Amino acid sequence: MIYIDVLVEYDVLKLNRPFTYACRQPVEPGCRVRVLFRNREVIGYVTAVHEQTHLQKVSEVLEVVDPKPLLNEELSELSEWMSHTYVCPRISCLKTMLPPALKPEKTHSKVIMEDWAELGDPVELTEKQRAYRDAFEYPLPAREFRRQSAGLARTLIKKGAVRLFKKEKESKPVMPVGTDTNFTLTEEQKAAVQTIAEGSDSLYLLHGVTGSGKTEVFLQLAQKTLDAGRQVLFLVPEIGLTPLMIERVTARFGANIAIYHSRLTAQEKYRQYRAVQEGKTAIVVGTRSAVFMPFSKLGLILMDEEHDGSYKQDNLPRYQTRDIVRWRAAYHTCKAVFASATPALESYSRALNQTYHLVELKHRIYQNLPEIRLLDMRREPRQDALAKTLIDAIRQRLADHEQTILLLNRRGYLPIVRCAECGTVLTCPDCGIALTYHKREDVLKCHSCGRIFAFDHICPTCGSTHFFQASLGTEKLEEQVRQLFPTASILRMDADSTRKKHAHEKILSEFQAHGDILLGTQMVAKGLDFERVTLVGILQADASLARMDYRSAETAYEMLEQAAGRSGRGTRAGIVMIQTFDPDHYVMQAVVKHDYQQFFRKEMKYRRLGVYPPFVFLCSVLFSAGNAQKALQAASDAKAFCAGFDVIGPTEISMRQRRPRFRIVIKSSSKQKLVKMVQELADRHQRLFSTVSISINMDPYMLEE
Ligand SMILES: Nc1ncnc2c1ncn2[C@@H]1O[C@H](COP(=O)(O)OP(=O)(O)OP(=O)(O)O)[C@@H](O)[C@H]1O
Ligand SMILES: [Zn+2]
Repeated sequence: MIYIDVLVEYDVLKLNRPFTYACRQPVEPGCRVRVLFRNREVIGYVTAVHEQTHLQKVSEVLEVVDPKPLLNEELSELSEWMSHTYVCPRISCLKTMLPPALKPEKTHSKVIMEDWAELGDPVELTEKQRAYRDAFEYPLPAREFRRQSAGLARTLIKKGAVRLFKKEKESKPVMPVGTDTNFTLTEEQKAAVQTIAEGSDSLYLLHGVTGSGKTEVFLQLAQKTLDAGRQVLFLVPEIGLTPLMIERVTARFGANIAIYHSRLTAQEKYRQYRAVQEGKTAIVVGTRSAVFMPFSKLGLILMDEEHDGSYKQDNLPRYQTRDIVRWRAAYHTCKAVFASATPALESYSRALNQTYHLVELKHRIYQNLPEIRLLDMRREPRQDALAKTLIDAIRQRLADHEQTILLLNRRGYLPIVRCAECGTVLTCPDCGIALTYHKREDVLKCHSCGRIFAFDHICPTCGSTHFFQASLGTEKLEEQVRQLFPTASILRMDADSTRKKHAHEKILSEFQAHGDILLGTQMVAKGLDFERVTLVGILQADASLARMDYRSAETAYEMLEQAAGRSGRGTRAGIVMIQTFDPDHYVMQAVVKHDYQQFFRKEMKYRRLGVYPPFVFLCSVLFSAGNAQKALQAASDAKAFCAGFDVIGPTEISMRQRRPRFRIVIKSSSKQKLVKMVQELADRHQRLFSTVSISINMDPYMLEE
């Protein structure tokens, strides 16, 4: 009998305390076991094995799930580091790191197995049987072996001439393959490749304006790494960018790459994971979670659009992919390249203080950066949501067979449903925030919790049937644009139109083939590279500035500059029109000149004044309970406990599932001190306020509202 320490997930708060179980079978740390915990069957993760225990009563493991440890030493260490740095349970890190079929949880999806047939013993057979046996090449899926004659197949198996065995079902995601482009690198690109490939530094920030050919720099660096016999990890932001990037990478390196993103099925993810583990793939293209792939000879990490918000996971463990990249690059002593036209302020500061080696691409490949026109909506004549100037420009594009992209960063039809008689705004009873009307489905949706409500078009307060029609989402914009340009081919891309599996690819390839206008949320601002797009129109450009968050100006600048970057990427010059009510705002003024540095300097002044990152580190801590008083008390206690730290709040924010929430934000110029403080805080909270839930967000991307 051996004794094992097992981590189980049962309460986010009880950080990392393993429980002891007895086990009759040999088992190694890193394997999953099925155990009874408080009378419930759960899947746990073995952290240590002992010969003895001083405990009186230990229960026995029900089943050892894995014959071999799931994670290698590196990833196991990484999970400990994450648990420490993000102040979260190690089991939540393990769950995030592993593909669904290997997650240590009760409801994990199972690896799908299938029957295969192989040659068995030389036994006596009739001529017919022999002929059937010899008609195949073994091994093969049993399904195919049986196809011709189920009867003969059965007999052969029964006689032992052919044997069945179980094999993991293959499941390969569809890989879009593009055509390869073999460019001669521009001088700038050449210099960038050389600096990075030959430099002695390990971390690089590639700051290249939109359309400067960063992808080609990536591909050349990847090639050098593959030639040296090492593996490449190529990270891209969530979903929107993946198909295009995968096309370019497969075009260059063939199908021998693994892809990994949230839209794969569990079995596909599992097979891709295994392929990397078994050393069968040298290059992985994937979104955030691909950063945990089990590489053994990692030689290069490329992180495209490093500023993107999707690199921060917003549920447990709330990690920032950039941190994991740095950790793994150090572990493998390999290089990492963070790339963007609009680097995160944190990253650009790191480049200025030489933590990252700054490499710049200042010119576009073909044209200059597009001209930007600010349309002052206080004066511009308009028709519906569009300025006349923009409408004329679209009309011109239609005549010239050029394409237009329109960005409006709100989905749905009416983002706010307000009664025209009494002013009531329809809100989500669980979250307290405004509901969005979706016309096609004729329902109200909460964009925070996802709940859907039937809508009878009657105000619940006064019974009126009149609602203000002034607010605007992409669904309504599409309707207006169709009315304005009835013969144009119009496509919409937002979270609603891309829910189905290959919807993204479909919309983008239709736009490529015959589209005139592509409209959508920030999805259309990212990574798209269509050479016939010569006009980008941005509606409600000020909306994101209105948010009361320390990062709103940064995200607004990013979105505008990235969206602008879609125009004029080919040989035809492009133009960008931004509809704004605040053309003098420093974000608008920097965007007009495509001047990242100007924006950076201005914004850093505000950050310094307000004491915000990158000058300090933040940790946001939320307290929620059925009763507001209790949550507030826990939050106030936490604030008092953080003596010596600058703490903002408690601030009441929107509810979740009808539970009031209070937020405090702790600041410190030392990450180490901050982590230690938050760990102590979490311990104390657990002892004193066990009925109040706590949620810790280290380095929040945006402050929860
Ligand atoms: N050396 C080159 N010669 C000719 N064309 C090139 C060269 N390098 C890249 N291109 C083309 O230029 C276009 C822009 O390149 P790419 O998409 O890599 O830009 P990017 O820097 O990633 O831009 P963004 O940040 O906007 O995504 C692409 O269509 C690419 O095929
Ligand atoms: Zn809600």
